[in-house]
Amino acid sequence: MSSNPVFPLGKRITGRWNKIEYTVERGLGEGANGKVYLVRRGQERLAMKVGSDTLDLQSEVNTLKVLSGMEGSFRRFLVDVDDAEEQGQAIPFYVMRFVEGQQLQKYLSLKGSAWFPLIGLRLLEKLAELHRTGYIFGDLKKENVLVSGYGMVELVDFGGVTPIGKAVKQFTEIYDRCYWNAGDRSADAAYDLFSFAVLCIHVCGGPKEAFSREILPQNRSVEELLNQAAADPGCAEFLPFLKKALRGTYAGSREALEDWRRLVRTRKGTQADVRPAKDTWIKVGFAASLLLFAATVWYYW
Ligand SMILES: Nc1ncnc2c1ncn2[C@@H]1O[C@H](COP(=O)(O)OP(=O)(O)OP(=O)(O)O)[C@@H](O)[C@H]1O
Repeated sequence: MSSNPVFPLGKRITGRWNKIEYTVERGLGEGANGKVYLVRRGQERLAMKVGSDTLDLQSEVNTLKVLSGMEGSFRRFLVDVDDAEEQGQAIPFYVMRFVEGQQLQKYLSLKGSAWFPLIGLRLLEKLAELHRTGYIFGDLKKENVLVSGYGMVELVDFGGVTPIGKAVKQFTEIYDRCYWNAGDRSADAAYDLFSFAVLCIHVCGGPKEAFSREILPQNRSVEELLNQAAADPGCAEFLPFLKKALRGTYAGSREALEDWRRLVRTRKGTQADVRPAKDTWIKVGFAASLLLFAATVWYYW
């Protein structure tokens, strides 16, 4: 990993070529390929990714340019590409839309795991949208899923996005089909669905042994993943879906999405679990009408 420069809060960065000025507000996250900052351009809040590995950053920019030019939710995602100058050195960066929200695991720990079926649905919708355009996401993992409001989902980190049929170059081992001896790394919808299934097992229920220790290559298999899922009651309702996604038997993401949608619809208690606000409003409404009644009685007495 190459070392990324650290920009302090309030730092002003002016692009060498496009001359646009940004002010750093705070760090948003850091990974192997760069550091991401929340920046301001005038009144607009944007996200700036800075990395010293020009090749990696360039490949992300190329993908983002393609997605930004297409219709759909990734349209105009990429905002600017430039270099900053630090002590005579050029530091490449690109600027993209700022995605509000919390990382998936944090969102679930704050709001409760009952939100996961809805989040999974929105995530599958995003993947299906990407697949329709001829790309897969490639590096799907919990850190790359940001959730806001009532389970609204956005994907970040487009370093793994790959045209269907090409080899996936950026991936994370435990989400990778090849790591689990379940297929190759050629980009197809099933590759993302596999990672989606691993993500489900990872975030539902309690911590899983398979993700916290080094597993010998000969022990990595779909069956091992399914055993982990079967042993956790938090995963039980997803098992039929997980079997198909891990074994690669879905014809495509639309079929997987329909299956998941059925699962969400038939789920017991979904409405009550996911929409506490509705109950709260009924209670508030009832209390308000009691108060109004009491006030009316008092006035006419
Ligand atoms: N557009 C954005 N809006 C808000 N936050 C973002 C945005 N892009 C990235 N982040 C945050 O920054 C973190 C790191 O960004 P990113 O995943 O792109 O870095 P990376 O170096 O490619 O990471 P990795 O090593 O996981 O591949 C993300 O997990 C996310 O929390």
